[in-house]
Formats: sequence, structure tokens, C-alpha cells
Amino acid sequence: MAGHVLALDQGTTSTRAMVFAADARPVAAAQREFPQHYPRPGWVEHSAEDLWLTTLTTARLALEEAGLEARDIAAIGIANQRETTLLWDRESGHAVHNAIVWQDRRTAAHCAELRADGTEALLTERTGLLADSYFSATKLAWLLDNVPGARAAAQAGRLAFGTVDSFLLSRLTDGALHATDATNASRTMLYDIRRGDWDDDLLRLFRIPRAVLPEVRDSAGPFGVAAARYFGGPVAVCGMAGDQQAALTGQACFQPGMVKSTYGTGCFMLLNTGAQAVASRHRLLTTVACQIGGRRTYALEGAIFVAGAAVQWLRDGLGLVAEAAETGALAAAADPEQPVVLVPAFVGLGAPHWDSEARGALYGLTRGTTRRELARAALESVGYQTRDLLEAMRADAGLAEGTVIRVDGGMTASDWSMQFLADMLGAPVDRPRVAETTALGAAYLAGLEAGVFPEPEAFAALWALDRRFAPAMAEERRAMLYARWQTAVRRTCGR
Ligand SMILES: Nc1ncnc2c1ncn2[C@@H]1O[C@H](COP(=O)(O)OP(=O)(O)O)[C@@H](O)[C@H]1O
Ligand SMILES: O=P(O)(O)OC[C@H](O)CO
Repeated sequence: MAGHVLALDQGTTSTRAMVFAADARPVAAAQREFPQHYPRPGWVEHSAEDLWLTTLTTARLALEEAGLEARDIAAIGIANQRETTLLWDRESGHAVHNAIVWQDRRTAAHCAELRADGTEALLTERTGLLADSYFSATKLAWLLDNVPGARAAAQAGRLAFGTVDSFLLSRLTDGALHATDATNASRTMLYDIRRGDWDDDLLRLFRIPRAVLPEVRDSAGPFGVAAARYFGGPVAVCGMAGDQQAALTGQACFQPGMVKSTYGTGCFMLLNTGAQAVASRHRLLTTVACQIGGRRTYALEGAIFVAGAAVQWLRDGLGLVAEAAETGALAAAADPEQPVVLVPAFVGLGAPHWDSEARGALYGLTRGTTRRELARAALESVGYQTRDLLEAMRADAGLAEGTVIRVDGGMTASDWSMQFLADMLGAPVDRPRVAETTALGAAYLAGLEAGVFPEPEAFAALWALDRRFAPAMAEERRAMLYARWQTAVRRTCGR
């Protein structure tokens, strides 16, 4: 039975483990949610032990469901929520503080200073990122400044910093390996994405001692061996990548110009730009898509914070639906004469606006507005925000006519949303048969290294279409709706 790969997908709200066969078929899966901690407004933390234990538990459950043992697993691949920052004691493996999650905004003031004093230009040039609390650097600086004794211990080499991939790897290998991959490193705001190394100027700027940093490796390659006691036998870890980059790989977007967009709680759209790190002129991020054999592939990325979360708000906040899936039928039945627009800036707006002060707004309400129009506005908001990203990508990288958008994530179950997306983008939207593209991407990286999966070209041939949504909206209507959205965003951002 050898020739299976175990993928660990450690996400923001839940941890999944999946087993894939050599033909990329998923054969087992397990998932566990874990608590979110909000110690103060704008702060978001995870318990490091929750991240570890849900990973271990789901991995064991998936192996059990597949009826497989450690010796049947050729390799482990890890995909993870990115940027989330951990600092742990090398000796004991214990985190010195909860993980500070990517959504956490406690360092927003620090980032505002970096923007005000002109440092952002240097940050962007070296790391491809923007001075935002989203990324790891200011979170790590906060930990070193606020956890008693942390700075001295870090300088003495007793503490290790890492994103979630690095922390899980350290646990799996019983502390033997302190490493990350280039995709995760590219989200820290400490890594020069063109030179492929930690940047001494940025380390000085954020007062980060080099001694805390992990070694940066290829996304597919040897990452040590998970100790025998975890899975009943040793298993090699052969791949790691940030979850959005893993999804780009799982969607087989290997060629420059290919685009994937993932719709979960938020939305992350990545465009493969090949060997070229394209500097964005429209406030997109430049990031490492993958590193194999020392060769880096880059991507342009647009991140929006609220996609499926707008549907969650209708369900849990307003109680307008009992199930997310009801929103499609409601939207279809909405009054076409009522121009209700939702700008879901619940936590500010991400790319390309980056307005952390903006808050959500609804426009066009009348006495005749019902939950049908609100449902339509929530689903449409995802299409409009994606159009904003695509326009920025077109302007930055000149996308080819007829570029197809490959989609994945929980919200792609909504046919209505996917059709509106295709209409608003004016581009075909392809939904693959394997929805778990993040786990598949992690499995692919590990399986490639272990010799289970074929070279990219042959793997790309395994990608199978579930459904294509072709744009069907008249151009005039498309332009009118998008103009209305842009007006709503301008008003929301006070511009
Ligand atoms: N049929 C549907 N229609 C609209 N939204 C949906 C539907 N099914 C799921 N969603 C949304 O998709 C999101 C869950 O997707 P998932 O990929 O599991 O997210 P995450 O990995 O971020 O937790 C939720 O926000 C949910 O509201
Ligand atoms: O865990 P997800 O799927 O919400 O993804 C989170 C992203 O990696 C944050 O950058």
C-alpha cells in the first residue's frame, strides 16, 4: 500500500488531514475545529498546543479511516495558515505565548509609523509586502518586547521563531529541525524574496536576532522525519508551503499567467508570474509561489478579508438564513430593480484598498428591501471584490485575454456566486472536482520529492473540471454594476 501521501492542512479555524493516493485521489480526511481567542478588541490568538494536537489527532484519524499505517505513507506534506507567529523554547518545545494570528491587529500603530516615516518603500522593495500588521515581523517584535525575558533568551539562542509550518515541523521531529520553506518565509516581512535570504537591514529595523530564525528550504525537499511515536513508525516530511501557495500548486497553476482564487472565510487570489517577481503598482503583494530545486516561482497576490464571512454574517449575525447554502436561492429571487450594495469592510478592506479604518456599509435600502436583496448583496460583494483584484492584476501583469480563474474553497459550492463571479470578471470560472486543493498541493510537494507524484506536467493532466461558469452578463450591465460598486467603496472609505 506504499505510495500514499499524508497532507496536513493547518488553517485559521480548523485543522484538516487528508490522505491521497498516487493518482491524486483523496482516500480519507479528518477535520477538527479549535478555539479562537480574542483577548482584546482586534487581537486574535491560537493556543500553540491546539494547533499541534488538532494536527496530530486529525492525522491519526485520517490514517485510521484510510486503513493505512506509517509504512504505507511515503511522505508528509504540510500546508498552513500563513503569517501567524510563534515563539518557542528550543529545549522544551513550549511556546512562550499564544500564537499571534495573521488577523491580529495589535501592531497596527507600529505599522502606521513605518508608513509615516517612509520605511514602507524599503519593506516593499525587499519583501514584496506592505507595512501591515497582517505579516509576521511586527508580531515577532511585539513578542520579543512584551514576553518577560524573551529578548534575552532569544539573543542567547534559546528561543525559536516560526510560522505554523515551522512549529509543527519542530514538534513532529522532536525539536530536531528548525526550518521553514520559502513561501512561508516570504510572508514574514523579514525575507528578501529576490535574494532568497533573511534580510539583515530588516532584522535590524525590527530588532530581531538572527538566532531565532528558521533555516529556509525548498517547498519540496527533505524536512526530516516525524518521530515514530506519533504515527507508529517514522514518516519523512517532504513538503511544506503556505496554504494559499499550496492551493496554487493543488490547482496545477504551474504556468505563468495562471490564476487561482480561494473562497473560504476570506479570499486569496494568486497569479503565477513565473521566475519574475513582479512589483505591484496597485498594492497587490509580490510573494514566493513555490521553490523547487532552489528555483523560485513568484506570484502576485490579492487578499480580501471577507468572502464567505459575509455569508456567515447573514447566518450568525443577522439570523436571515439557517444554512449558508440557502443564500443562493434567496439571491436568485431578489428584486432586480433594487440596487442594494454591501461593502463588507467588517475588518477594514484588504487589497487593493488596504483601508484598515473602513467599516462595513449597506447602500440602497428601501422599505421594500428584504432578506433576498441582502443575500444577493452579500454574494455579489465577493464578485465585486474579486473584480477589484483582477483589475489590479491586469494592470500590473497584463493578463492574457480569456484567462481562466480556477476557484476552490467552501464558498465555491454556491453556483449562484460562481456564476455572478464569472459575469463580473468577464472571465470563465473553473471549479475542479477535488475541492481540497490546499491539502492536495501540500501532498503534491511532498509526493513529488518522495517520487510518488509525477513531474508538474503530468500532475497538471490529473486536474479535472467539475463545472465551468461562463460569463453571460451583457457588457453594459456589467459595467453599470461595477461602477455602482466602486462608488459604494469610495463612499465607505470616505474618498
Ligand atoms: N453554499 C454556500 N453558499 C455560500 N457560502 C457558502 C456555501 N457553503 C459554504 N459557504 C461559505 O464558505 C465558507 C467556508 O469555506 P471554507 O473553505 O471551509 O473556509 P475556511 O477554510 O476559511 O474556514 C464559510 O464562510 C461559508 O459561509
Ligand atoms: O487558514 P485560511 O484558509 O483562512 O488562510 C489564511 C491565510 O493563509 C492567511 O494569509
